[in-house]
Amino acid sequence: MTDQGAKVNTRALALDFLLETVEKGGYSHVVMRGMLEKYQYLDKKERAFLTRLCEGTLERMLELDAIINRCSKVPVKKMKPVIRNLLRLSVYQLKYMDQIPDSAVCNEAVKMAQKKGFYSLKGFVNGVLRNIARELPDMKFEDLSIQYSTPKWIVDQWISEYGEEKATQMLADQYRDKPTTIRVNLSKISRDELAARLEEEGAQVQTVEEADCALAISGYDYLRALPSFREGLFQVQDVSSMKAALMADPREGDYCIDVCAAPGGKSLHLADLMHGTGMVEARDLTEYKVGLIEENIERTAAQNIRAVQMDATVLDEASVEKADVVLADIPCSGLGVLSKKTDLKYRMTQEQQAELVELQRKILSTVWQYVKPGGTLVYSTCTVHKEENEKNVEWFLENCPFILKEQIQMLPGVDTWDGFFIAKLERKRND
Ligand SMILES: C[S@@+](CC[C@H](N)C(=O)[O-])C[C@H]1O[C@@H](n2cnc3c(N)ncnc32)[C@H](O)[C@@H]1O
Repeated sequence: MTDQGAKVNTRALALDFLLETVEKGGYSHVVMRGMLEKYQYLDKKERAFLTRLCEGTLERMLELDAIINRCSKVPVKKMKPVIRNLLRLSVYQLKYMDQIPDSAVCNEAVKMAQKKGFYSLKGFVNGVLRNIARELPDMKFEDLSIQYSTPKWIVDQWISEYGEEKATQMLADQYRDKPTTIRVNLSKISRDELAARLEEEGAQVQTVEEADCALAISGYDYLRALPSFREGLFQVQDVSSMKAALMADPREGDYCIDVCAAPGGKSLHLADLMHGTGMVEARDLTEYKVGLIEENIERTAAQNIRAVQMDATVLDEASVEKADVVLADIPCSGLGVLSKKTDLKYRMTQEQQAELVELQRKILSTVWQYVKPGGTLVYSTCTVHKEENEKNVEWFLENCPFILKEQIQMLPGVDTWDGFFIAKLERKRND
């Protein structure tokens, strides 16, 4: 029988996904992409089940472990990797997938334990899961870190920076369903025209009031299956992130440098705002990243943008005082977009955050020099961590000849869109 003819066990695939990510350290989006490509022939419903089971189990992992630990004599940490991940994905189904009967979850898990060669642990798996199924309705956890399955250091940092009420809203936001938002390439098509095109192509479309270039879309299968995407009429982008180029507000004919540009979302937005005039130089560190920018330039056929490989920590003498606008949308801890990056919360550490602050300051202290006197520097991150945001701006203003024009911190769950920070700075005319 061919691979395609065989019935694929989606729960077995989900177990493989967890072993690859949680146990072997693979990036969840990479492992998921590989799996969906390999099993392209799964129908839409099976793909949706698989994606939800994998991502749901991963994003709720700390809570699932706490549930298992309450009902098992062997702690999760001491279990064999196959068994602990099998239990995790089974408990996820018991707690979060109401449409699957508890008995089916337990039976499937027992069969899978046996199939994976753990015949002697069948009874253990069955016993633990049946205990959990019984006790789950009354099980409660006070600890926010467990309730929202988010490492304690992040919970503590958010409470200390924003207070418990906002921190709780931010934690809960990870689990809120959000539409995909897109930025209309207004140089090519109006928002109303694109909305009509997308509806013809089978997507559901809603207008986003907050930005006149934004739409929210749902109900489509693949992005690349939409002709309007292939024609470069829009870019997937969160509304918060659209505000960076809007705040930079380039004029026609400006020269803009985006020092950390891949995959090019904000650079293309700058180019669009200049209606094909001027030039955006979209830089990034590696050839691979520059390739991603080039792909997007090609798809949108924008003429006033070029991609260049360059390290933002090294001064480019030729650019000194050449740019009207410099955009520094730099590497950060990403804690404003946890809902989009399932495993980031388990990977990020406070040590890495501190290293990132150093890198951010190194980049800022280099690239400000490209701004012409009177020109604009926009600094942005997709995190909510104050050291990387407001504190960096304070440090910058103490050390570099700029005036702060405007600064916003958007918080996930408190504001409508992704967590994002943007500061607009103007270079003094006489340093
Ligand atoms: C937040 S992402 C940029 C997202 C992009 N602005 C957009 O809107 O599509 C940060 C980027 O910084 C790049 N980067 C990291 N270190 C860099 C360096 N030393 N020089 C230039 N780019 C760097 C990363 O490769 C990554 O693509």
